[in-house]
Amino acid sequence: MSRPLAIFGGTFDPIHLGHLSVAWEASELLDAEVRLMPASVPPHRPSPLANAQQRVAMLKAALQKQSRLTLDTRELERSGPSYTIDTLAELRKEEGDRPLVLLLGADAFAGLPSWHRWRELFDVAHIGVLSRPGVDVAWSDELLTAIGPRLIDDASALRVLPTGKVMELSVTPLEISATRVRELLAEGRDPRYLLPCGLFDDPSILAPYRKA
Ligand SMILES: Nc1ncnc2c1ncn2[C@@H]1O[C@H](COP(=O)(O)OP(=O)(O)OP(=O)(O)O)[C@@H](O)[C@H]1O
Ligand SMILES: O=C(O)c1ccc[n+]([C@@H]2O[C@H](COP(=O)([O-])O)[C@@H](O)[C@H]2O)c1
Repeated sequence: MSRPLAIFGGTFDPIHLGHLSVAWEASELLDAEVRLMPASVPPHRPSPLANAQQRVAMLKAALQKQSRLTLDTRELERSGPSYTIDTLAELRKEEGDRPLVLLLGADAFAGLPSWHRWRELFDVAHIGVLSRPGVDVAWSDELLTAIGPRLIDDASALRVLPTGKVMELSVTPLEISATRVRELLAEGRDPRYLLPCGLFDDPSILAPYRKA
């Protein structure tokens, strides 16, 4: 039995306290190493306002002074869209039989049937679904049928098996989104307590979101 590796991918445009809090709690609930993985070209949304280098700078600033959450920039080093199946297949080769857990907010999970080769995700990883308030999270029949036999409510299975299970992780709900943070910054406001304090150490770090 080995400690699971959990991957929390996102655009992180910018990283906010909602991301950090749910990733931290997932790490505790699963006793897992959690890697935050910024997407290079997100497959299903417009390009981020901050470029890859700026988003990495924000992630590094956010992840200071702790070691439970780490940064994995592999998707930024690949060209083309950041398909999760490709990333997880690569990690599976590196990690052997170690349990892998793909962490997704409930909204991202609801969109899973539109993902590239989505049914193959269950062959390479478990999925941990993180509660997220304030988003429309109806799960389609197609998704429910696919996950029905995979749903578990005890995290110990995620440590014994390498792949294939789905578990809802009950994390503290925080209604924070990067969209809201971008709106506030564009209005010239200061969303100081929605963002990790490390983002305020360097005044230029939030420049991509402020109006000139
Ligand atoms: N407050 C939150 N609670 C739980 N999960 C979250 C929260 N914010 C983001 N997530 C999850 O984090 C992952 C990456 O999300 P992303 O970087 O797109 O942030 P976002 O806040 O949803 O951004 P945007 O508002 O730009 O869409 C997704 O799985 C998303 O569901
Ligand atoms: O692989 C796909 O087809 C796919 C489609 C949509 C999103 N994703 C991944 O899901 C994660 C969250 O995406 P987002 O857009 O909510 O930031 C991020 O790692 C994306 O690369 C992946």
